[in-house]
Amino acid sequence: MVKNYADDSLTLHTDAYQINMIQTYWEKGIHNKNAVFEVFFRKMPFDNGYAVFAGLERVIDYIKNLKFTKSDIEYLREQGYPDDFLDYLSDFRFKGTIRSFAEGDLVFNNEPLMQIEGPLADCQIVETAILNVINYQTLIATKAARIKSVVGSDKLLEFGTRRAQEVDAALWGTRAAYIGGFDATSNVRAGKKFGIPISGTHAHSLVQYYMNDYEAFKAYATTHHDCVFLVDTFDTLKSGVPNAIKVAKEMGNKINFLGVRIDSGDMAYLSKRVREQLDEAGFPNAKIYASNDLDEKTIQNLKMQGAKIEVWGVGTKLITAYDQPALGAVYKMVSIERDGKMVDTIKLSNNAEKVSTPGKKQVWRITRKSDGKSEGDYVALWSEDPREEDSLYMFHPNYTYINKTVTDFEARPLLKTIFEKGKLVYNQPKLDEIKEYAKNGLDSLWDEYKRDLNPQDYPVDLSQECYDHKMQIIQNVRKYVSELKFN
Ligand SMILES: Nc1ncnc2c1ncn2[C@@H]1O[C@H](COP(=O)(O)OP(=O)(O)OP(=O)(O)O)[C@@H](O)[C@H]1O
Ligand SMILES: O=P(O)(O)OC[C@H]1O[C@H](OP(=O)(O)OP(=O)(O)O)[C@H](O)[C@@H]1O
Ligand SMILES: O=C(O)c1cccnc1
Repeated sequence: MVKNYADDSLTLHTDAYQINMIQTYWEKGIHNKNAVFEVFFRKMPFDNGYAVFAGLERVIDYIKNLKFTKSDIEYLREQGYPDDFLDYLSDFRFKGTIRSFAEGDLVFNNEPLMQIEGPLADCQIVETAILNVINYQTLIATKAARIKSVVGSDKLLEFGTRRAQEVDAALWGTRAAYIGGFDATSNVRAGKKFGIPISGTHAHSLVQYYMNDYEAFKAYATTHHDCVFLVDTFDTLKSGVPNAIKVAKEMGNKINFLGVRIDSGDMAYLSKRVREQLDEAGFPNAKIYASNDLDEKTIQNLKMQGAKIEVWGVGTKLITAYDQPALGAVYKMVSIERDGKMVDTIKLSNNAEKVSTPGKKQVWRITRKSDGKSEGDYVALWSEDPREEDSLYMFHPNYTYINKTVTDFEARPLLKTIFEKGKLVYNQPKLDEIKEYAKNGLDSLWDEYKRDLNPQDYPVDLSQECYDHKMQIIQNVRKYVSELKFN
């Protein structure tokens, strides 16, 4: 049976190993050592050329409310954690600094999306929840943007709640989909909470109740002004559409006949015939809605076939990120205080792409002054400022022969301060502003990075200083390992 607590919180929404490590840090007296962690993902989701950052709103809310409640502490006591450690946790408040991309920003692999700096314990406790939120919401916003990229000016409705991985995913996934380019959602609670426009037609059950299209549509039309009739329950062309037309004609101005929805069958063929039927009946403005396991591939294909669909309802394949269920963002320590000084740290791997980049960094978006188009992202150590340079040498961090020198550029820092030593200092834009911001970001990205199949790799380059620093640390670690002796 589920236990409900009046003071339930997300603070224990973390992995047990975080609490265990914090206990170690606390008992060893190192929990307040200054640390820097960064969040990044290694591979572009859906092999897309860009990703759309989302999740910050929920992270802000989580951090603001981060404290161990009475029942959290009691639960941890039952698990055997010692009283003095629990006293420390009872007084815990997040005291760190968080820097992050803004929601709606385009983001790319191998660049820090968020940076968490502060007492080691504070940085550690938030890892799991931050990754949980950012991984999912960024994935869904990106999938939504991919779908948006193929529909042009058609409308996109989010229909995923019933198929989502549970309640929170449906709710926050809807918000992410809206940021990525969807126009409305069927989820009423998402409408209430976030102000996303809600939209809906009706289900087959309405028609099944009446056992005929005409009576069902008539019943709906006499109880609603805006009407979209679902026409495929029995026979789209022979019954659904003719009955929708009949009801629309009978009701005249009493209803706003928005269109009909097709949910099965060959949607290219059907939509063309349905369009003819609606036009011939004098309803050229009634739109054809379609749903049924749609995603960017089926939509693109249907458009290629000349389908006459103008409103697309997308559920399962969007909300579950069907073709790539995880973004894979990770949270790595890049710097730690030792003997009063910050020491940059690395995680090595035989796979070059898995080697982390040490040091606290800033991401700079480099654009051409002439037309505002992006040249790439430039990941530099915190102490550097490319705005002071006349030219920038940008090179691929693994294939250094891929390089260019950029002049007449603008450099915009992308990690903005959200929390400063525990205090919220960021004004989160409104959801519609975030959506618009994402759209503008995509408009200024080259088409080569936007195509949905085999896009060009967007350059995410390290500054020379950052690169040299990484190489030096790799050498230091290698030397340390080679000199180890066990007897
Ligand atoms: N003309 C088309 N070209 C490409 N894909 C299509 C076309 N028409 C429909 N689809 C897609 O094909 C998939 C399966 O359609 P299918 O006709 O098998 O299912 P269905 O019509 O729902 O079947 P059922 O009638 O049993 O419900 C769906 O994802 C649908 O979006
Ligand atoms: O296919 P998706 O992209 O996931 O979109 C959501 C689906 O949910 C509904 O079907 P469902 O069979 O659940 O209910 P219905 O009786 O209203 O058709 C709707 O008709 C869509 O087909
Ligand atoms: O409004 C609709 O047509 C709808 C809503 C949720 C799922 N499928 C369809």
